[in-house]
Amino acid sequence: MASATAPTTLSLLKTAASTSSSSSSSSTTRARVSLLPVSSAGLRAASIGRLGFAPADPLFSHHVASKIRSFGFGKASRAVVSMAKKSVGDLTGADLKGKRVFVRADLNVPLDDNQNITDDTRIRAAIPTIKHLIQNGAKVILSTHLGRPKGVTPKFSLAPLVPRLSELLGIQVVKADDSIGPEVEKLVASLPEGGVLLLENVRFYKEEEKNDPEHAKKLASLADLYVNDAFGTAHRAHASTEGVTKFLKPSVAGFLLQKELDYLVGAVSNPKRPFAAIVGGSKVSSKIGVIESLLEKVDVLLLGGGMIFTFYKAQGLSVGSSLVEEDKLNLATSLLEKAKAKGVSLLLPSDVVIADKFAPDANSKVVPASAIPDGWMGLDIGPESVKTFSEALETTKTVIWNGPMGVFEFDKFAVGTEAIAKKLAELSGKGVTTIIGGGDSVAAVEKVGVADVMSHISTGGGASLELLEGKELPGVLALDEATPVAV
Ligand SMILES: Nc1ncnc2c1ncn2[C@@H]1O[C@H](COP(=O)(O)OP(=O)(O)OP(=O)(O)O)[C@@H](O)[C@H]1O
Ligand SMILES: O=C(O)[C@H](O)COP(=O)(O)O
Repeated sequence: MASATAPTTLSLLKTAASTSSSSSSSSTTRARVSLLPVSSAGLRAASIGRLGFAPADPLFSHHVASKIRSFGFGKASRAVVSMAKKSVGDLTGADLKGKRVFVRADLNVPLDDNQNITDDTRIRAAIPTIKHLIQNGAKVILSTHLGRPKGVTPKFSLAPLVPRLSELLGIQVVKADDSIGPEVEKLVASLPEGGVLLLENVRFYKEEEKNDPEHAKKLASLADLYVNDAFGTAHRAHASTEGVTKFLKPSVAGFLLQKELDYLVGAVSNPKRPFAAIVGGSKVSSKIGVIESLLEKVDVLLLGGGMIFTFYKAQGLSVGSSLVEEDKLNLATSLLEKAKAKGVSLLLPSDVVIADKFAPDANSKVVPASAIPDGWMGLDIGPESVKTFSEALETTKTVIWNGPMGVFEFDKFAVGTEAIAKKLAELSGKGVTTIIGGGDSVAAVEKVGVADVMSHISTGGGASLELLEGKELPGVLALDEATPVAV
């Protein structure tokens, strides 16, 4: 019964992609973007060339920051302008020289048992904003969390970050042993123009995550103005990401934060078409919001990872002992129906790599998606699916990827994920905008060694997911709006 059902299931899922609205949507956007005020030079450079927008594109960064509330293009351009966020690039040298600037970054990097940084991506990503500030004579008070400490925890001290930060900035960064209090105040007072003081882990105080207003006031009292560049933590309303903005004016976005918004909101809301999304990962329940949101925008949706078995089961296929969320079967069916109704070409893998146990040394074989025997579990997409997915991506102009295609941590089941990473690298080389949504997909892309060729690799896991779901990020909403320009 299962094998007889498979072709029907798959052909049902391959509904024709509708791209008819694409040209009108992009021309509308160009007209609208040209109404917006000129903004930060750094972001202009980031947008041009990589996203390949039209001549008015230098203005895009302002625009997309505003889209955080209004995912989609239904609102009047005047409203769009009024919600744009102010950028650090909008501040002049006079605004910065000699000023104490509180910079919230996300330097939550992985450390090994010897406290060595194993991936410095987030530190490198924070450098442009800090350099811009020190080059303009500001005194930078740098703040971040590391891990999820409960109170003061030596293994979560920021001391291991100082050498790499100093090396990348070309100056000796001073570290405080606390994030508030008289000792910190003394260090701030002795900070020279162009100097950087790294505060100790902000999460050593429970008041940070509680967004305690008194605590936020203490942090804010250290500085004259605020820059939020912590995209990875922008989905948290904490004292150093949200609370401080009530006490520091101006409160503006850093270059990294805006670049993330440019891609994850801008390129996704206003994509060059055809626009494809690849969604994987373990469970459909953790990606419902993303899938539903993307179904409103994409022409092609490719699903992989553990979540596909819930879709298969919902279609009456046997899935062996693969991961299935029994309580999400109806949801899977309704997502498939929604895709069909919207004319989105939704593809599920036609073959899978199955294993006799969840282990790196499991026995494995490739079977049609409709023929998973009892006692076996699907841990990767199969070669036929890789081919079909690659073909479906061939003509796209924008691709966003969130979540691995299989258990990529085990080499034997990393083939599908790595093949997709390589395909995206190839497309990127041909000018396709490729956006990797954070977390495990980024790890997979890095493992294959193709991170550098992608258009954008997000530094935020949870934050990028929430943004793709169309949620508001409190760390962004709290920032000052750009000066509106009459339209
Ligand atoms: N077929 C599968 N069966 C079980 N687990 C799977 C399967 N395919 C992928 N996974 C697991 O899913 C996990 C990632 O799922 P998760 O939903 O957390 O994605 P994610 O971390 O949100 O992805 P990203 O961070 O890229 O957005 C990986 O650890 C991977 O091993
Ligand atoms: O690693 C992350 O996703 C960010 O640094 C946020 O960390 P959190 O999930 O502990 O808030």
